[in-house]
Amino acid sequence: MSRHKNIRNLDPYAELDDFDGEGYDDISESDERRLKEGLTQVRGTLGRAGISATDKEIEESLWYYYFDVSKTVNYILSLHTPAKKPKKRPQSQFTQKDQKGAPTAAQAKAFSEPSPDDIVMAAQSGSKGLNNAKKKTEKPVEKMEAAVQAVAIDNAPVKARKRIDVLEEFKKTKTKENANFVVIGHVDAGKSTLMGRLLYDCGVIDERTIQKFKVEAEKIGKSSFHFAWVLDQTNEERSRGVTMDIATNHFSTASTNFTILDAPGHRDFVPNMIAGASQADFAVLVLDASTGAFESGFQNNGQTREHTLLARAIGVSRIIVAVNKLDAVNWNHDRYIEITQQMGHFLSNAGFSSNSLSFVPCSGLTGANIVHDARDKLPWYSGPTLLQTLESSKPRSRAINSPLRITISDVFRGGIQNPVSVSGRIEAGSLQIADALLTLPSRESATAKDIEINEQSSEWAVAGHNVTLHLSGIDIIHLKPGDVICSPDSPIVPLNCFDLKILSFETITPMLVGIHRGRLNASGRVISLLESMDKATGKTLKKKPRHIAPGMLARIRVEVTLGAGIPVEKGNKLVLRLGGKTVAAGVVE
Ligand SMILES: Nc1nc2c(ncn2[C@@H]2O[C@H](COP(=O)(O)OP(=O)(O)OP(=O)(O)O)[C@@H](O)[C@H]2O)c(=O)[nH]1
Repeated sequence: MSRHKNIRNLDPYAELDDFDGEGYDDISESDERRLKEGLTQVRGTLGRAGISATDKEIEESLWYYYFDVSKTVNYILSLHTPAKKPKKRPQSQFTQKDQKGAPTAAQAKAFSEPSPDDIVMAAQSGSKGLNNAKKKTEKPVEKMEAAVQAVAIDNAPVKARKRIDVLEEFKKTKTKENANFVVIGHVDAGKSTLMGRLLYDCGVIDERTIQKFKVEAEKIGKSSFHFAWVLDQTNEERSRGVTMDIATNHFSTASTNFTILDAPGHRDFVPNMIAGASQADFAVLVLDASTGAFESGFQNNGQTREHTLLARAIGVSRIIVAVNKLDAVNWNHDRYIEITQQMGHFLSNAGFSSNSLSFVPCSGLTGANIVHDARDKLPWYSGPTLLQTLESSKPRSRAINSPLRITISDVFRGGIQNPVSVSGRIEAGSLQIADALLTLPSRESATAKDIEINEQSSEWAVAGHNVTLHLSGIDIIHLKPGDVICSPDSPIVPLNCFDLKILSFETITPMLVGIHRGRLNASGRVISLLESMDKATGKTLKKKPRHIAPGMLARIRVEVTLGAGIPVEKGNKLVLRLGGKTVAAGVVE
């Protein structure tokens, strides 16, 4: 099911498969629940309009529209109503419609986003729902469509633009640094536990919550996972004990606001790790020091290597290596030395300079050397704690003066006031409330109605900030994770075909590939191998080689095979994958 590539991806080509209607075997419990709830709601609404559709039809549409009941109803109505001249999309916001007497408030509510609250409220006030239902049975289908569309676009007046000189404001502010780091490493290295412990010791999570997680974890036989649960938020992640999507958490020190991007270790979820790493200033690589575990993570099919190489290829140049679970080897100094030597060698071969590497011995489970030092356990270590090391890692310089670029990592409805909201990192440029925006590849216009940084409303934001934007003047249907928001004055021109300078991980021939950039996933094809190059000098070794062997530097041409081009531009870093494996990483030329 294509929509779930972010948490389920595996093979990019399998992702293109349509829903097969054979049950929900490969979707998460929560999605399965949303699908069932959506089915009931859509069926109810269609029933009241006298339309019958198959379950499969409804489920496929719900899936496609991210469980959006209104869009699903709209789509199915369009399938089942006789063809008529397409109507102009209503431009006015819902309240204006109401004044004209078309849809009522009850109708708009009936078609709005089925948030968990809506679902609970609908269940709790069944009789109210029935009353509304009766009213709607009498409405013609056209009016229902209008009602659906009226809530699809938020055209509420946006606050007046304040003409803030954002760059000046930014210079004046003595705000803390913002640093994003991605946590990478082999499955079960203890990434989530380590970060849960960090949040707990920094006071972000209170004792009661940890105790609650402890009791709940014990109930399902996963007692040692309580710290990991701070980050692994879905039921499925908890019951499987595996991180699937990127968990984002924040904590602050006196100098820095940190955002943790906890990437999944399991090889099935590498695209999520790519999405995390592409937003990061630096990486924390977690190694399991216990006997045999470090070695298995480091082997060819372990994620220690793959994650590290990917992070490097995506542009992460600083890495903090947390040599974790030292409690499991009795805080053995020799084991620590053995691991740091092997990793140091590997990391410098992978292109990390020695001054951008730090090694920190620790144990996430016991909390040793995370926020508090552990001289009793680690008498042989006199270096900084993990937190001190994080604080001394400066974020990348910001491209504040460049044109605006925000890669969307999530699209959601921020409630009835904010029906279209997105979150993502500002990669370049700046913006302020009421700025005109352009979304790509849909080429739709929108306006920044509100900006939030770390869940606080803000008049402006600059490159490096992770923002939530509430948009107006755009239908949510035009947005998806991986899309780009830019300024209409200097937009990206989506590309169908581009040259990439790559580092190959597998043999490359003219072949199908999945193209990944952050949350962006597209299917493509390597259409020609332009040249292989010398890794040290960058000089051409061979023009038009027949194949490119693993570990080579090369220039290739890639074509997007589905859809209308992807929003990438010169200098963007992309990853190519095939059959669940990363085959190359490279830079658009
Ligand atoms: N002895 C010991 N066990 C640990 C430590 N940290 C984590 N563990 C255990 O290792 C297992 C995996 O921990 P997680 O934190 O879920 O590992 P992860 O790397 O986040 O796993 P994925 O998200 O699935 O990649 C759990 O049983 C933890 O309790 C540690 O410092 N010492």
